Amino acid sequence: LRGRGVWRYKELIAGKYKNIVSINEGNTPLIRSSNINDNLYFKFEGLNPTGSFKDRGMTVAVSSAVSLNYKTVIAASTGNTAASAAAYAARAGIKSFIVLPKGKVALGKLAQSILYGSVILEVDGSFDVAMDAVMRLYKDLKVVYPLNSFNPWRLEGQKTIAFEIAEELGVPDNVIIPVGNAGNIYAIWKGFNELVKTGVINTIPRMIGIQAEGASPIATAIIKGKDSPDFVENPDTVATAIRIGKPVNWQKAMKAIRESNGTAIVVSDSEILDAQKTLARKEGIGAEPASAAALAGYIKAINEKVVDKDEKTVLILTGHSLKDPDSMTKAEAKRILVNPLHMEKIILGEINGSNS
Ligand SMILES: Cc1ncc(COP(=O)(O)O)c(/C=C/C(=O)C(=O)O)c1O
Repeated sequence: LRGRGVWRYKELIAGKYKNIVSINEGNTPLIRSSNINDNLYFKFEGLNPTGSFKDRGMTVAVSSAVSLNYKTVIAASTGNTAASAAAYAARAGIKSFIVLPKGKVALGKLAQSILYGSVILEVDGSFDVAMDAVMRLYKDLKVVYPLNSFNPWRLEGQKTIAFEIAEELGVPDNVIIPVGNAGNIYAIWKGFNELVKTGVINTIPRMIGIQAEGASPIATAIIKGKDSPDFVENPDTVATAIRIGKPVNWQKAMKAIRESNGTAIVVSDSEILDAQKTLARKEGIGAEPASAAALAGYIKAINEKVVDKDEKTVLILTGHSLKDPDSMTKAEAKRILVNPLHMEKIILGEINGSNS
C-alpha cells in the first residue's frame, strides 16, 4: 500500500486501521490544459476505481468500519457515494445499503450500485430526504455504520487530493470545486492547511466553490455575506450529483471558503452543459455535469475578474462522464446514416464543409 494513492499518506490520515480496504484509489492525473489556458490544470478524479473522488474517502471509512467489526454500512447518495460505498463494501465482504432519491440518480451510478450488489432503498423526494433518513437511522440502529461525509474518516481520505496537488504542482493560486453536501471543499482545504502546519508549504490556495443555480444554498450565502444558508426545499439541476438543498457540511465549507479568502460562484444548467462539451471537445476530458460545473465556474470567474488567467488554477473534476450517459447524449452531434459503399462523398463533404 506504500506506493502511490491515498494510503501513501497513511501517517497523515487520522485513526487506527486494523484492516485496510483498498482498490488502489487516488494518484489521479493532474492534467494541464492544452487548449483553454496554460495556467489551468484538471485534477481528474474520474479516474478513481469507481469513477469519482468518493473512493478516496470510502477506502478510509470502510477500513474504519471493518476495523471496528461492523458488518453493515449505509449511505444516502445522489449516486457516486452509493457506487463507491457499494464497491468498497463488496471488497470488504460486508453488506451495504444505499438510500437514493427515486428517479433522480444518473444511470451510470445506479448501474454501478446494482452491479456491486448493494441493497438499494429508494425514497420519494430529494437527496435531503434520504440524508435525513440515514441520520435518523444512525441514531436508532447502531449495527449499521454510516458512510456519509459527516463521517470524518471520509474527509480524511478526500484531503489527499490536496497532498497530491501539492506534491506535483506546489500550491496553486486557486482550487475550484463543485459543491453539493460540501464535504470535499472542506477536506481539500484541510489537506492544504495540514501541509502548512507541517511546514511542507507556506500558503494555501483560495478555495472557490461552485454550485448550480437550482441548488446553491452555500454559494448564495457566501455571495450575500450571510452566516448561514437558506436551505433549498426542492433543489433542481441537470448536475444531479450536486442536487442538494440541505448540505450537511455547510459550516465546514463556508469556513474553508472564508478562511482561504476564497469565494463561491453560481452557474446555470446551460453553462454546465456547455462546459461539459468544452472540456470534452477542447481538452479530450470526459466529466459528468457536476464536475463540468468547475469549468463553468472558472469561465465565469475569469469573466467577472474574480480569477486572473495568469493565476495557477486547479479544477477538481470530481466524476467521470460515463456516470451520466443521458447528459452526454444531450450534446448535439453529427450522426449520418450512410451507405457503407458511398462514405467517401460524405467524408469529403464534411472535410470541405460542403455538406448541406
Ligand atoms: C461528481 C460529484 N461532484 C461533486 C460532488 C459534491 O461533493 P460534496 O460537496 O463533497 O458533496 C459530488 C457529491 C455527490 C454526493 O454527495 C453523493 O454521491 O451522494 C459528486 O458526486
